[in-house]
Amino acid sequence: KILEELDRVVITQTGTAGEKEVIFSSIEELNKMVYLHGAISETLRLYPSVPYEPKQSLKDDVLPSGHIVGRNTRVLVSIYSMGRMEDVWGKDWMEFRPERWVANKKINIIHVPSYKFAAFMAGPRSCSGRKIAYTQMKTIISCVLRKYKIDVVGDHPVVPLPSIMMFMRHGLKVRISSRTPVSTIINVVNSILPVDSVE
Ligand code: HEM
Repeated sequence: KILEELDRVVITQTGTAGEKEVIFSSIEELNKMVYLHGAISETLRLYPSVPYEPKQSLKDDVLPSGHIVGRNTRVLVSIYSMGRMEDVWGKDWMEFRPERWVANKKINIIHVPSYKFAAFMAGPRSCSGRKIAYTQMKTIISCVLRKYKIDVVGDHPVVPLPSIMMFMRHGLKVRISSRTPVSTIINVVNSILPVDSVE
């Protein structure tokens, strides 16, 4: 679906070996990548890069829930758990569904308040690099996915490693293959090099 969206929205250049290369000419093109935006947000909902975050009260306070927080008390906000609560995301919270972020016939991104989607935290000290982060992620994912197919190795255990940053306990084993058919590459190389020098 990301590749379909790329083909619809972004100029793609075909290289000498028949490989497709993405060329972004403006930020508006990136903004039109709403399904990709949904896929990134959905990933960050289930696997937030910052899984929990401590906050400390300067003075006595009462949370909206009625809980009393004394002065200098540390409250640990579990961003990871918030992304997985049925009360917050509904019965299908376990499903990876980029569509939950997209509205109006695949045109608009649904605005989700940061107090619900807390991967970048909320309030005046929330992440000031949020927009840059989306721009970088969208650009890199588009360029990589357009050129390469990435398959997670079947039996590889993908387990989060609890830490202030979200890591994978065993890394992520993947198989990477070119989207350009090998025969096309060989034909191009053949036309450049003498045939007997090509394996
Ligand atoms: C997926 C990528 C990113 C995630 C999930 C993320 C998440 C966060 C979180 C959770 C905080 C803590 C906010 C708080 O304590 O309330 C934060 C702070 C911050 N982030 Fe990011 N961030 C990302 C990328 C970036 C990038 C690319 C930049 C810079 C270009 C950036 C710059 C900052 C800065 C400057 C702060 C401190 C803001 C402040 O204390 O006022 N972040 N980020």
